[in-house]
Amino acid sequence: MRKIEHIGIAVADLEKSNELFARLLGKEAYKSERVEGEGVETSFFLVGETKVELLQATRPDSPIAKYLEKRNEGIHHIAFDVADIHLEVKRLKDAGFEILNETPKEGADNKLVVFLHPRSTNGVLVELCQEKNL
Ligand SMILES: CC[C@@H](C(=O)O)C(=O)SCCNC(=O)CCNC(=O)[C@H](O)C(C)(C)COP(=O)(O)OP(=O)(O)OC[C@H]1O[C@@H](n2cnc3c(N)ncnc32)[C@H](O)[C@@H]1OP(=O)(O)O
Ligand SMILES: [Co+2]
Repeated sequence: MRKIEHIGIAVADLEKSNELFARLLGKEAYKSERVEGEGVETSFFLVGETKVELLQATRPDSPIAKYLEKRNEGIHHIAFDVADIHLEVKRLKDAGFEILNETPKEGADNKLVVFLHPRSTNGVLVELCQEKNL
């Protein structure tokens, strides 16, 4: 794993949170993107080499809607940048981690993504990200 690619934060109202994080970070979000497969609307802020990803649910069965119901707003996942997502999935599977989707799926911001179940990672939902056009 090469660096923390982003920190995902579950929010109830993306517009309000965009304003809050713009005030907090002293800069505007550089993009917004809807990812239908995950049932989320996102926005991204760049902080050095790392991003903050705000996530609002777009439908009731979205993982973000379920998370907000159970835990309220807050840090939802940590995402690591990887060079070869297939190799990394194999390495982590062999090491005993629970992979939620072995076939990488479409993420936001031009990424392929894989998630690890939080019960195998000390209660932290982990996302692996690989740039799509490598
Ligand atoms: C924008 C696209 C992409 C990107 O490019 O960056 C994204 O970031 S998408 C982000 C949203 N998508 C996902 O989160 C996909 C992966 N998540 C899942 O598959 C599920 O959310 C889950 C982690 C498997 C949990 O689903 P489920 O088992 O249906 O939910 P429960 O509510 O029943 O929870 C079971 C258990 O797990 C705990 N939990 C749930 N979410 C988290 C979390 N984010 N971090 C830590 N723990 C989490 C939940 O509290 C339950 O625990 P117990 O109550 O102790 O059983
Ligand atoms: Co993410």
